[in-house]
Amino acid sequence: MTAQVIDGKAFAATMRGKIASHVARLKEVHHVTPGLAVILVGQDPASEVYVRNKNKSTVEVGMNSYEHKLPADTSEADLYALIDQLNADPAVHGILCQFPVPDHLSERDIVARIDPAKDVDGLHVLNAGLLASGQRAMVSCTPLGCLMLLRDQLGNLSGKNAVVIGRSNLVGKPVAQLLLRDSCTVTIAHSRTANIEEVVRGADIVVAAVGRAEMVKGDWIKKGAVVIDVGINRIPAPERGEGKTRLVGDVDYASAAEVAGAITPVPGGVGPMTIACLLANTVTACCRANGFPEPEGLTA
Ligand SMILES: Nc1nc2c(c(=O)[nH]1)N[C@@H](CN(C=O)c1ccc(C(=O)N[C@@H](CCC(=O)O)C(=O)O)cc1)CN2
Repeated sequence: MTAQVIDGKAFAATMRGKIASHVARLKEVHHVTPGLAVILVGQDPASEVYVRNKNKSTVEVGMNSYEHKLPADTSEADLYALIDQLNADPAVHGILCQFPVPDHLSERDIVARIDPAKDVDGLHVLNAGLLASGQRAMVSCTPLGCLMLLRDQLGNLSGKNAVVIGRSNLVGKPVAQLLLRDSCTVTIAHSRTANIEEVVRGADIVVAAVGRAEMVKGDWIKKGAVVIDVGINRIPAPERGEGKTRLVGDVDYASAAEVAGAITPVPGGVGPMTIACLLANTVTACCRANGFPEPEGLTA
């Protein structure tokens, strides 16, 4: 079997088109433009690229983008003053601080400072708790992207055996909650899971979010399973020339694609969905803040 390749890049582009239509309607009917504020502390090169892409995509779908680039030695007090100002600004419907942040700052405390209604990363404990208790929440972007790709691939997820590899607050836990909400039977596997290969072999759906390059091998995968690879790992690629690197996921793509029914590539799978879902969450936050109906097809 050669797996169908799940094209996250194309799916994300279609989503951005729907978001742009929704934004145009909000402007025309309600004279409201959704606004997203992105904070970057320091000069991590990858983060600079992600923030640039977030800004560009936000503007392309017709929303307002507010970019705040702060020096690496920004104090906690100054960062919180900015967050407080954005929390109070009615033109800003979504706020996020790009991670990682410099060591003297705490990601957990930064997220806690953001108004949960504007927490378009879905990381605030209130949003995590709402999601876990099956209530309306802001849902983290990468998990939301995984869910959308799975629903598109399989339709109804009810009754499927899903194994999520990884237990991070950013991906593993919220993905598991979303799959549970869609009536999957969910197992969360992690570094201490005994016989992890056997556990994964029982899965109709595998979500790999463990942060270890090509850890999940083809012989771990059940024939016909849908494999969602969240990992983005840069590894040496001497075959491309001295000092060159390439991106791989947490799944050994070549061997898994021989067994799986469908699989996301890296790059071009889950990654592009993260930014599309961020835009979707900003529209959702804007609609909720103004008492407008929930945007169809953009929420979990
Ligand atoms: N506050 C947040 N910080 C971070 C998040 C997040 O969701 N919120 N996630 C990542 C970075 N990230 C978005 O912020 C992100 C990562 C990867 C991609 C993406 O499209 N990846 C491409 C490959 C890109 C490349 O060539 O390097 C792909 O997979 O196709 C988008 C967004 C950490 N920080």
